[in-house]
Amino acid sequence: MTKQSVVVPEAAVATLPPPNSAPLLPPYPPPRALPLPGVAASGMRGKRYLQAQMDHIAPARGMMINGLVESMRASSPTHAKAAAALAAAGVDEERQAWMAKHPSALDRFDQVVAAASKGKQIVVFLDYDGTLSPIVDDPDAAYMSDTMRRAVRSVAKHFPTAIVSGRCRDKVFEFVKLAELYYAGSHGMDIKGPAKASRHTKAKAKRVLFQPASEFLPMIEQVHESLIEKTKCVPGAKVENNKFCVSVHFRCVDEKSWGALADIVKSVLKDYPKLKLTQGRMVFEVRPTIKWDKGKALEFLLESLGFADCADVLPVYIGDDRTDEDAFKVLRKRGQGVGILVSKYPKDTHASYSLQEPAEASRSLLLAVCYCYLPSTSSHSLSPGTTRRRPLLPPLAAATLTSSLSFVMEFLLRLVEWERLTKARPKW
Ligand SMILES: O=P(O)(O)OC[C@H]1O[C@H](O[C@H]2O[C@H](CO)[C@@H](O)[C@H](O)[C@H]2O)[C@H](O)[C@@H](O)[C@@H]1O
Repeated sequence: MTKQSVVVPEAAVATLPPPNSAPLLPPYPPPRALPLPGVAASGMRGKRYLQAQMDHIAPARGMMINGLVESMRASSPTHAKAAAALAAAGVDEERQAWMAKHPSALDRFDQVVAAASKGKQIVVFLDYDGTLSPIVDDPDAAYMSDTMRRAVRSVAKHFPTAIVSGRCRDKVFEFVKLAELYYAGSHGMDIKGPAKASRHTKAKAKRVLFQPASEFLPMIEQVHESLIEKTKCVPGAKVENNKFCVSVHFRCVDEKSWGALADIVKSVLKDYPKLKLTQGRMVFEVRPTIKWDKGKALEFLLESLGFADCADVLPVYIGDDRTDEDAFKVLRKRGQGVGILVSKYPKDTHASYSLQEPAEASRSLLLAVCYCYLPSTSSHSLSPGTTRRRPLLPPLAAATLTSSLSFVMEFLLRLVEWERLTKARPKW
């Protein structure tokens, strides 16, 4: 593993537009079914431009682009499409077979924490988008709920905790806002530890700032500019600068234009052999070719925490995306730790367990658990053997929880409860 801790000055603060001036950027996401730029005004300009882009790149098209578009389709099936596909494929059996291979981390909670019950230190790794925040059209609006923040804060009080995201580290910090965590942004290419040492870290733990791709910064900046310029003709495309990588979002792009967008991205990348293209959920990720990913980031963080080559650690990694597979693979290879995939649908994964969207029938159970009772910090005995308990989440917040994220939260709260009970148990 290359060690190359580099301190890069914080990015300059963006200048705010003067009051009452027009917004610098058009609203995002744009309205659906937006006509191509120029079409309404001049009849064909936008369409011709898009066609020209496609023609220009025509020789580079073919199987590779077709494959890319197929992979774009697979990157985030819509509910309806996925449901239809599953229905056509004899879902129940397939789902059952998949669940047998990747059982629910909640149903098998005891199994998940079994190694920790034998004294191993749990270290928690959490992906951000789709794991802690819901997937939404506008990447700038992927907020984390306060209840989820409280759950993550609770987890971090008990275990060393890291957020591992494809986003720029500063941006993910703005969403999460918890200073006590470790953050690995840009798919692990920008890692920073908390300013204050935590009580969990081992004596041999190191202060962390690690940016193994810093030499790529100017190149990423150039590609970002170029992608912004060249994708302007594709309505709904959004380019996001993630510091050491660039995301090109196609969630709001009409499927008919996906091929054109893929062409554009590939044509830009032709001039940058040191950059590679990977894919996440309805997003292209442009990143340096260095051998660094979320899996390497996980190993680096374990080492920084003082758990290199340690048998007494249990890393728990929760993520929903293709890029999280690198971390799941590392856990499998080490034969140590637990990978948990957040997914509504069966999909190929190296994770051992899964967390899924609750069926309607299980919602009441879920609410009951989210309104779970944990020993109060100021608990006092009511009578011998009983403790006053307080709800960890207010009932209203618990009632607003939906989707697979509530299962993530439930899992996190169970971890906290398990740790508290384990610690409270008398040691003979
Ligand atoms: O590793 P992650 O924290 O999961 O980051 C991966 C990408 O997440 C974001 O995009 C995804 O979430 C968006 C907001 O919900 C959604 O609009 C998009 O379709 C998803 O791909 C983020 O914007 C990307 O930069 C990250 O690379």
